[in-house]
Amino acid sequence: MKITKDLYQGSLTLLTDFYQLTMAYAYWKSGKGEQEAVFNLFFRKHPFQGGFTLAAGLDFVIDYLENFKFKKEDLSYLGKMKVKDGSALFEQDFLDYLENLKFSCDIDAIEEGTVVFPNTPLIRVKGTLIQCQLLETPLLNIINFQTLIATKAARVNLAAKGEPVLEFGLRRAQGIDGALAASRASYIGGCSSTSNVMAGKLFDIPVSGTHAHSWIMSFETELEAFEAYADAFPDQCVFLVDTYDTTNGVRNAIKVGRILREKGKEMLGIRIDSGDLAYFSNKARKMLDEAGFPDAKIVASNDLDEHIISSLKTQDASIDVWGVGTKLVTAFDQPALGAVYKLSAIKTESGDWEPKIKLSQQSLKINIPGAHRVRRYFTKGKAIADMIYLEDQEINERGIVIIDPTDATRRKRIMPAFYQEEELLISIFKAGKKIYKSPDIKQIRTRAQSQLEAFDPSHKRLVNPHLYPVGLEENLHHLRMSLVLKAKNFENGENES
Ligand SMILES: Nc1ncnc2c1ncn2[C@@H]1O[C@H](COP(=O)(O)OP(=O)(O)OP(=O)(O)O)[C@@H](O)[C@H]1O
Ligand SMILES: O=P(O)(O)OC[C@H]1O[C@H](OP(=O)(O)OP(=O)(O)O)[C@H](O)[C@@H]1O
Ligand SMILES: O=C(O)c1cccnc1
Ligand SMILES: [Mg+2]
Repeated sequence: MKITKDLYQGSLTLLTDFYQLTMAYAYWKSGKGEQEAVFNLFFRKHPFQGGFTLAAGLDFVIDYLENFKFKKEDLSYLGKMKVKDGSALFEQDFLDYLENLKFSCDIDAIEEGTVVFPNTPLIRVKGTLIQCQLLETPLLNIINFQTLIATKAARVNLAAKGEPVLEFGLRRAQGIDGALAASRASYIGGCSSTSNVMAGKLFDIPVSGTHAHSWIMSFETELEAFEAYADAFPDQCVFLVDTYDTTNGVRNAIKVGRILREKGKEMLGIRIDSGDLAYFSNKARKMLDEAGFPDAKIVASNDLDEHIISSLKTQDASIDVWGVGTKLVTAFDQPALGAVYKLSAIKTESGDWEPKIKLSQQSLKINIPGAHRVRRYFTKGKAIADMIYLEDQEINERGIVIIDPTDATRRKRIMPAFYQEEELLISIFKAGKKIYKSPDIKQIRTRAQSQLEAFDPSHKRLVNPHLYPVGLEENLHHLRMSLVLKAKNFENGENES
């Protein structure tokens, strides 16, 4: 992918919060800039009150990191920033340091199209404090949005039960970049195509579409409009039947379908974009079948989401293809995922890694210290639990206990010897060098589908899903508890625990 080069003039390095740059300067000034740290990117709660999340955006992150470089224009902009007394905010030596800064972190990440759960590091960054810090905002920006939309798309596609979902969101998406990223994430989440032609070109996504009411309205009659469309595209006719009167629209579609047949062509179907979609799709199905068009597909659109699709399914609507725009690409009912990026370990002067804890009144917000790996256990192809563990921890194959990070009373015993396992965090960059070969987008989409199949339907229910077990390996749990207690004593200046 070449998003950074093609769309953003080669560099997105200033696409960060100002405070990342002021901290970078202060780290540099205090001599801590080259100290190494580990940061984790993770979310705390599934979006849409769901029971799963689908990871997406890693390829954008890789593209961003491969182009990580402060350009001359970036530095000249920073060089002009002033403090109150009119002197430069950043010393020239620091700007020179930034000019020579080469991305050199280790990046481990969970691959796109993987089903993921709260508190699991989706991306782990190991590197100098300055570099780790500068990456916080862009990584969150990319992963939060694409993961959110891929998840929404997966929900919409689950509701459609394997029937094609066409993504129609461009006109309502959050700007240009939001639209492009949403089209990509929607495809990963299971959509069949996008209406966004640029997304098709940039990301190699199938492009498809029908026609608008304006096409029909530009002719004297609906019949003439259908005939003219059939002349232009005899092999791809999906007639929009609801401009004036849906029932009559279906009649006109059948008339033109017959004309096409005389020429050895077959209409593909009709689209209904308003009214009661259950009633009209059933009525249209009956008319099409009786007229000898049992293979003509019925496409439905109009503010659809996973809940309306589910409802239409329970009403036995005769809909074969779903066109979904606004509510998918804007993640209408939950506009942000809320993933965060937190420091979890730092290298001391003696060269040892020191795990770090941040306290919070909300136990949900206390981070998980250390550098981690994530392992998923399977039995007969079904995922049964995920374990987060310290990267240098030996796993006892005869039996382990994993402990819920938000409720230590929830525990699960696992006998690894009886299960298959998959290491989820994969090495992507080593010392700044990419060592991972990105799969193409079709492979990512296929991975998403097989990942979703590996989870019990109870975790994928749209409403009140069953909680999938994700736990800390015992030693990691104990490390976290001991650091919390230590930090609390230290803060209070006394020894109560
Ligand atoms: N049978 C149904 N069951 C549940 N929801 C439905 C059903 N039929 C349509 N809907 C949904 O109800 C909503 C209808 O919205 P609205 O009243 O704005 O549309 P409309 O008036 O039919 O169409 P438009 O305004 O585009 O002409 C849409 O979100 C649509 O997807
Ligand atoms: O409903 P969405 O999921 O966003 O899907 C895209 C919508 O965009 C088009 O019409 P548009 O909404 O522009 O006009 P309309 O409401 O008059 O049909 C299309 O007919 C769909 O209704
Ligand atoms: O091709 C379509 O039918 C389409 C495209 C964008 C928005 N609504 C519908
Ligand atoms: Mg509309």
